[in-house]
Amino acid sequence: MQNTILVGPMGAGKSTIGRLLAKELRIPFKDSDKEIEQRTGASIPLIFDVEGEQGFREREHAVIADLCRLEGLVLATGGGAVLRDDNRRALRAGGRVVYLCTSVEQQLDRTARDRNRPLLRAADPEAILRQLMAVRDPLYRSIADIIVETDERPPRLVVMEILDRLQGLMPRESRDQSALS
Ligand SMILES: Nc1ncnc2c1ncn2[C@@H]1O[C@H](COP(=O)(O)OP(=O)(O)OP(=O)(O)O)[C@@H](O)[C@H]1O
Ligand SMILES: O=C(O)C1=C[C@@H](O)[C@@H](O)[C@H](O)C1
Ligand SMILES: [Mg+2]
Repeated sequence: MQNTILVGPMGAGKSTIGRLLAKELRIPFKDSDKEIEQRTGASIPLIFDVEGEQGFREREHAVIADLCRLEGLVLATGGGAVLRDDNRRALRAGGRVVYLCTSVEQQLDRTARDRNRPLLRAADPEAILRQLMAVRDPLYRSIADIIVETDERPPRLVVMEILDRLQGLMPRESRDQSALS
């Protein structure tokens, strides 16, 4: 069975929706951020403090490569996992990719209470989220099989839409063919 891989920015709900989706499909759930923390034995903020973003991205790359080789799971990725092109290739080859599309306003709301996102420790998290979105939105789109809107929609509804849309999805080769003809 193919993996279902969730991509999108911080606060899109990848971890929340991934867990619910896996439960619904009765398959295992993996979260690349959690896997990095488990392998390292340290929290993400501590990894950023000690090794910088570069060190974190190396660890993230190793985890993404390994998880994408598994089968039959729902995989939630970190918001910046799409930055490296080798990661994008691994994610695309690793399963069907769902982009959880979310406005910066909702991201701000959903991340406000949390202290575990080092990139948002800056004075102006809104400006940071906008900058990240400008760079990353095209990258999320470039690997997505489906794009699902999450603004003002409860997680359960998002899960139902993902299930519906994945069910109706043609295999990639057929989609590529029909785009050409
Ligand atoms: N559709 C939604 N509607 C309302 N709240 C949501 C929705 N999806 C997620 N949330 C809430 O937003 C917060 C962030 O969600 P979550 O941690 O799943 O995001 P994420 O995409 O995994 O972020 P990150 O990239 O930082 O890991 C959580 O408190 C979650 O309960
Ligand atoms: O958007 C990002 O670059 C990040 C998102 C989180 O999921 C974590 O992977 C980490 O905080 C970095
Ligand atoms: Mg997450």
